[in-house]
Amino acid sequence: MPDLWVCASTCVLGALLLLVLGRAVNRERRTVALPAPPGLPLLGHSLTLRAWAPLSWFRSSGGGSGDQRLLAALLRWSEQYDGAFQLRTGWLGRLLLGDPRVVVVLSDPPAAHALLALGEDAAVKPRRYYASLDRVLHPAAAPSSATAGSSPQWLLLRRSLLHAFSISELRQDFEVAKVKALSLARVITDLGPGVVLDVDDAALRFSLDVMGLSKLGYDFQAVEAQGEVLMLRLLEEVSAEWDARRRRLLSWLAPWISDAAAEGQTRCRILHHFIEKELWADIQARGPPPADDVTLAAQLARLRSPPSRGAPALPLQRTLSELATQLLLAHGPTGHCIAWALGCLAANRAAQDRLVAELKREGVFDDPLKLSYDILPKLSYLDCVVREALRLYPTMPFPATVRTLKKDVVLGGGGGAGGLTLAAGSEVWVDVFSMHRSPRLWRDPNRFIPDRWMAEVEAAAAASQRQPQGKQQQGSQPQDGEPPGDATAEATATAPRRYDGLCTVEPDPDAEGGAAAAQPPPPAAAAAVAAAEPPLCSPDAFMPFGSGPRSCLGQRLAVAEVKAALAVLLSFLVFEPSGEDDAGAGAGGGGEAGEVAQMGLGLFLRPVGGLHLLVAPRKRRT
Ligand code: HEM
Repeated sequence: MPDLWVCASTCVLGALLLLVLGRAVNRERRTVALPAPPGLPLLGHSLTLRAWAPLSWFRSSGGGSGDQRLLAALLRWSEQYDGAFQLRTGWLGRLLLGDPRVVVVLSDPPAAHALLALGEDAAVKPRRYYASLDRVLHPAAAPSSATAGSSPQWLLLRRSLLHAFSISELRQDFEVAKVKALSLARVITDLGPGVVLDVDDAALRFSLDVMGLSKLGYDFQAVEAQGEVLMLRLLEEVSAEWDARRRRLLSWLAPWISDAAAEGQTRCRILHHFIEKELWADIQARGPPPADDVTLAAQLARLRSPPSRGAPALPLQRTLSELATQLLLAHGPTGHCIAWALGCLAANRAAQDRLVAELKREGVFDDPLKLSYDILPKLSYLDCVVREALRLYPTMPFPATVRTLKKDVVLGGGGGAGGLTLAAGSEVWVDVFSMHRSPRLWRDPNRFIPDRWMAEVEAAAAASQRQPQGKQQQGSQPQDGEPPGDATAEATATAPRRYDGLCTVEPDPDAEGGAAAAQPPPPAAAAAVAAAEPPLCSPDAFMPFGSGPRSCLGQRLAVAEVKAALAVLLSFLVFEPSGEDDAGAGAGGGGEAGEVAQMGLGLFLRPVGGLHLLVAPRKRRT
């Protein structure tokens, strides 16, 4: 009898084991359809993903050549595997680093658009990146509108904040940016003729001030400050800390045994203190905001103390987390973008001269005060320059556009005619950098050629001219006159689906949040791949601000800021390479292997050690 029991239980256990193994193999099969480059036996690609120098286990080894090698490897594999492949992490990598089993890397434009268009029921921002961002930005790791999953509270917050980006707000913000840029130009001119300047530092000061003044009503005076700016330093250190934690082996253990990690925690605490006791205290001291004030500060104050009795107030910790996140996400990528653009223009003197000629033609050079938000559509070469700089150096490539799949999905485009089948649980990266540099999608992808955008820019300008007055931008942003904090249609909680650099093109209203949003754009880029020579420009393969319902909230402000900074600075100053940051032959975006500076990959794509240019006052009268 006991033998029978042993036999029966062995059979049951065996069957269970087979079931579990079968499911695992089945799941594996479904993802194995994607090719994978060779990796290490137990670690898979875990080290590659972190651009790691393996010996520095408890410290950040990030930045510089490791990151540049990672970007180069991803680009090489993207080309080899036609824009869709998988990286495996190995069980040791999963155990020590908490990596998911499979990471899928997409740079195929239709598949990437389709992924980012998926709703939260199918694809979410992975908590392992975003919770760690919350942790460095808030003591209780409270989520913000950028890091939380979609929920009624998220929707309320996002809708409310969108009012801060309406057209009339952007017009005012542009004026703030112009005045700050004039101030920056004066500060640089006062340094004397022919100085070597870290334009990355200067641009970060500018973008922090613009964000502070325009959206929070707080002047950090970073542009005018002689020495170090506390807030700027804290934000930099905190994003470095986030990056270090991402790379640290056994990161949960590190704070107890590593000085660097303990230091990082202290820096985070100083930032939390500053946000609560200085910034939020200042906003509160202003009292209830006037009805026509829809800045981020005013909207947060309203959400915190809603006027209608019974409406739930935004918890203090979410308010503080929101403030810190908005500051970080707004100033970092925008500042670095201005720096990369100046680097490209310095290395391409003909492009710089042509931009100055355009500013002269439109009267901006002689009278920079003439520069306004409404004159931007006439500055088409400026638009081309900004797009081209964002193409070569998309300042938020990882992990901004990463999603974890909640269910199996089929994405059109990638993986051949049948589309790409991806299994639930996969982490999917949209590799914007490889997409922007793919020789299959762009002719001369590593060269700075603003003119490649001219046809697209002119078509966008013509489309905006055709719009009846007052109808521009409907569907994506709240219109002027809408009451602050009002519950607008759900569709307004989504940002524009695709980049519209002139800030004046109306997105297709049907595409916003509706069924059409789930469709990938016309596969123009895919068709071009089939052609013998890649096109000079592939607009569908351009997504510096992401795509879909979680695309960048501040993209129009960012573009407006970059344009204001470039137009004003170039009216007063000449930029030339200093030779200090050359990262390869032909540096300056002009040569095949050339970059204007070494790229570092943390939260943002930044020039490692800054971007040093030779700056001289421009001759303004002949
Ligand atoms: C050149 C400058 C900028 C670049 C390249 C950039 C890029 C991005 C990218 C790639 C994303 C992720 C999109 C996705 O997940 O699909 C993002 C999200 C976001 N950005 Fe930006 N950004 C810039 C400037 C700004 C500015 C100025 C602000 C605010 C004032 C801002 C606020 C946000 C927010 C709140 C999100 C989260 C959106 C969400 O998850 O719903 N960004 N940005």
